[in-house]
Amino acid sequence: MHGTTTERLITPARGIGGSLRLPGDKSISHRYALLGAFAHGTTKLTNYSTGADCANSLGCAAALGATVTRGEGRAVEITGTGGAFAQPSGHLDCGNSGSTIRMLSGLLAAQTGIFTLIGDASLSRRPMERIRKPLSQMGAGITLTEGHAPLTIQGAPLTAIDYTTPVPSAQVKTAVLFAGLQAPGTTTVREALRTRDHGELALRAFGATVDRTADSVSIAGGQQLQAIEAAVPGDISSAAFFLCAAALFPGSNLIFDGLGLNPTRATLLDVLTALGAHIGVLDLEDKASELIGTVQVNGPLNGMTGTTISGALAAQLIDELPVLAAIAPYTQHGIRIRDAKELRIKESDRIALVAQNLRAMGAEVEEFEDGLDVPGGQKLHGAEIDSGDDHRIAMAFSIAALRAEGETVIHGAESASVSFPEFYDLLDKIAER
Ligand SMILES: O=C(O)C1=C[C@@H](OP(=O)(O)O)[C@@H](O)[C@H](O)C1
Ligand SMILES: C=C(OP(=O)(O)O)C(=O)O
Repeated sequence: MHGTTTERLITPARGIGGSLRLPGDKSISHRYALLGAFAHGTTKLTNYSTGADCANSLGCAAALGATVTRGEGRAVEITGTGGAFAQPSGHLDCGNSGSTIRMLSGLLAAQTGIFTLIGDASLSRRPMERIRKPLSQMGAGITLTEGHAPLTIQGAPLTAIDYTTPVPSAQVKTAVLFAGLQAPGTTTVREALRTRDHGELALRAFGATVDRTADSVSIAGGQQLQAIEAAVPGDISSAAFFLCAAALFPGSNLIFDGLGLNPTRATLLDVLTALGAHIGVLDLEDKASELIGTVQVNGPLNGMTGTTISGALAAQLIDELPVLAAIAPYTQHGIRIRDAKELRIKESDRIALVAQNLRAMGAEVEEFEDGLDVPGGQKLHGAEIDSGDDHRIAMAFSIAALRAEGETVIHGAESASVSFPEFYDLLDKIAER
């Protein structure tokens, strides 16, 4: 096992039911925090993500001179620096958060000063060349440590670029747009597969003009950002665990209010529908260009069928693939995942850990460089799960455990708090035992 500290015992459930309103989306919270720190005026957010990752973005914002106040519940106020960050007194600690280190680098690329960004052991293994390359092409001085964090940024006057991302990554796209905001001329980012568009929408919410085509996003440099007031939509990637749990039990009934339903993030709803779950979406509203609504899911009466996830779907579902793979043995025909080699360089090697943990539960699974084949019609038993201190692995196997025979122990269970500290409490609430 990895350097695990807490264990959680998950017992099988008889069904899933209830009604939930989840904390704010992690991707949107990061962007609002970072742009709030950069903008003029005081940004007032409600339903900010409760995860440790988004707290790291706020910590960096404060270290860079923004005033950050956490209010009641999930409220956060950020008084921005008006486009000029202060030199921090120490390193900027991004913890476990790839989003923080990569997107913040885009903002820092044009700032006066030298900034060192560090992270935990997992983040320090993840590739940073993907941001060094475009940001140094724009003129920033960036040094990495053998391709990884710690990374040091010497801000410089930037030039606009036209950049095609070599791998689908919303973090890289957003980092280049954040730098482009500070570069005279027009910066364009092109992507072969469309990734989540929260960066573009957040820039617009803060008052910037952002132009889009089907496969590109452009921003003109020199635009000033103005503070916003916004409620962060509930996190659909957190809801994914419970949506999948509901899909496991015929007749389950689970409702989410205030859930983020941005089309670049809601693909799981289509996949679960294709697998046989009944999903209804109600009360759709547009909040700062982000869609929010009520989602009701009922488990399929005859169980889930099976599917293949590849290409654009794999990119859109990147954070949901571990839980989809973990429930795949319970489908009739299995789930095949391809074009997802990015999973190997997340908080852990998610392909390897999913395969290892499915096998520990008695499942047959075939591992590929860019995915997995998980046959359907399998019965799992409880097991010792190695989360690799990766939040999405800990949560994915807590869901698989609900239909296993016997008890499952999740090692490194506390890693869930990276994105979803309430996960185990809410799981207890909705699992009928
Ligand atoms: O832009 C974002 O908010 C994110 C993009 C994805 O990462 P990549 O950009 O590395 O694909 C995703 O896995 C991560 O959880 C959040
Ligand atoms: C990969 C993830 O996040 P990040 O890249 O921000 O660490 C995730 O939340 O699954």
